[in-house]
Amino acid sequence: MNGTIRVAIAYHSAAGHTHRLAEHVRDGALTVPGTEARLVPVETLDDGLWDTLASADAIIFGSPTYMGAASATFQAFAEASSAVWAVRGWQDKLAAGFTASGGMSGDKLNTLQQMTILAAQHGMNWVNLGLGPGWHMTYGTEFDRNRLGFYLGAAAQTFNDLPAEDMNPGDLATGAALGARVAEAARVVRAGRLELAVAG
Ligand SMILES: Cc1cc2nc3c(=O)[nH]c(=O)nc-3n(C[C@H](O)[C@H](O)[C@H](O)COP(=O)(O)O)c2cc1C
Repeated sequence: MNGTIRVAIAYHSAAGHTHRLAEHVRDGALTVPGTEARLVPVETLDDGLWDTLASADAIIFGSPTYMGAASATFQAFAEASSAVWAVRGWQDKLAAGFTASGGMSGDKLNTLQQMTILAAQHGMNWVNLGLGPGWHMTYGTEFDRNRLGFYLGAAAQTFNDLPAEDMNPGDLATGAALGARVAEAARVVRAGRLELAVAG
């Protein structure tokens, strides 16, 4: 492997559900050899956060869905990233996204779409979930990966009266699949760039 692949998971979570999903996204990324994956909570926008994201090959965005959109805390991070946008700091990095909310839909798609647009404004390359839909046949179950049938990113449904420990295992496995897919894509991009550099 030609150096460590760095995956940063930039996320907000208030009550812990999105945090637990983020942990599974990280653990999925770590299954890919040569990968370093770090959780980067976006509540505190300090130099350490921006430095970690600057050195990442891939940034995976995560937020709960609040009122049909990314949380205000995540959005504050997105707006603050305009300073990076101004210098094209995340140009050509990989990006992906995940969200959690109480409803099966809960308008989570809008949150993922917000994240794709954020990535596009930065000139990043979006990595989708890459899983077919789960729980869409009579023999499917509510514990299938991608049981909610999303394609843009990973989505989890969280009962508002249950703690993060009781999250659906299929949703957590979906997050892990996203992390692994992004790390693998970052590995391929790194190898391709090195190959092209050698080829001249
Ligand atoms: C202010 C607020 C707005 C919410 N809006 C939605 C929503 O639009 N759709 C939905 O399905 N759930 C909604 N919920 C439920 C949260 O998305 C859900 O509890 C989620 O798991 C919280 O994530 P967290 O534990 O990482 O903070 C909302 C919760 C709050 C507190």
